[in-house]
Amino acid sequence: MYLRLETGGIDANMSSPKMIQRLSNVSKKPFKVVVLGQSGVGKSAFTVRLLTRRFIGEYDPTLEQKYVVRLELNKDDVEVEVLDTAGQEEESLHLDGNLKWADGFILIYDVTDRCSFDECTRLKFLINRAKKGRKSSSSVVSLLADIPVALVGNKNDKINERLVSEAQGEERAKDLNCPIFLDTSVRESVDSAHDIVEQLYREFHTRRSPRPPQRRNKSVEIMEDPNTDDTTGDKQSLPMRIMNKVIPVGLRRSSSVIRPGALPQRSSDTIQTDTDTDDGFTIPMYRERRKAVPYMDYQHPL
Ligand SMILES: Nc1nc2c(ncn2[C@@H]2O[C@H](COP(=O)(O)OP(=O)(O)OP(=O)(O)O)[C@@H](O)[C@H]2O)c(=O)[nH]1
Repeated sequence: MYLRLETGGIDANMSSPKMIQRLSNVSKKPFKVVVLGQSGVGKSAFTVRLLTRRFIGEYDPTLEQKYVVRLELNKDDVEVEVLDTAGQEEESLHLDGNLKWADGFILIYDVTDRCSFDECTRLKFLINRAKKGRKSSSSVVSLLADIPVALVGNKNDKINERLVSEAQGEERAKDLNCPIFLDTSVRESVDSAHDIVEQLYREFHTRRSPRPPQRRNKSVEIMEDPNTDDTTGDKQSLPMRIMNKVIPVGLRRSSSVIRPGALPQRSSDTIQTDTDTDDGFTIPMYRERRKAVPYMDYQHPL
């Protein structure tokens, strides 16, 4: 792609200034972003803003092109690879390959062009379909299926020509399950491209960071005691019925919180239905013959 920049006139195909390098020089693992959208929405303008903080005045028809730039994202010094796509046909988008490659997608539409807005819906559909295809063919895909997608409405400086409102854009982002949305003008805003990529980067890492250990909520079904006389017609309240049936197994018994006397005394009126947990604990359960009794206070270990 030949890009003549409005200010400075950096030719991206020529020897690189500090900000732009050709991919072959890259060695570190970068953050990889694919920019998609209908022709003319401002994908190259967005990409060049990100790379150089400048705006393109004129451009030649774009060929798909990859760039790499070092940026500060979320206070990290990150090498960002950007794929500025060209063409709208499914085959030319190489979504399968790009999905494998990408850490995040940016879908751009032009707020003065409804077609380009609807095109984002189609593109998101293609991304989802490519994800699903990969889901069945690889075990690594639980990660791939989680690639964040940002929706960007561009050219909002053309106030009188606007056909897609910001609210409609936001609504569409929700519908398409895009966690990031921005209504902007790449022409007017120096930082919007950077901000979008930064949010994408943050979202990418949030999705991949190890989740804090979760309270296990595996459930066990307490078998009804055959001695229980349930035919008397005594009604248990609904919460009691639930308590009676399902107990979270991961709750460890903590002697410090078991209040003496909290347990119902074992007598002919109670039935013990102890539950062995899978980590070697036994949770004593007592239940009156006709009425369930909350088993006791337990304290979660965390
Ligand atoms: N008014 C206005 N014009 C913009 C904005 N962003 C891009 N443009 C103009 O829109 C036209 C298309 O921009 P490009 O960046 O080449 O669009 P593209 O999506 O890369 O187009 P293709 O290369 O054909 O896929 C150019 O004339 C840009 O100057 C913007 O925010 N506001």
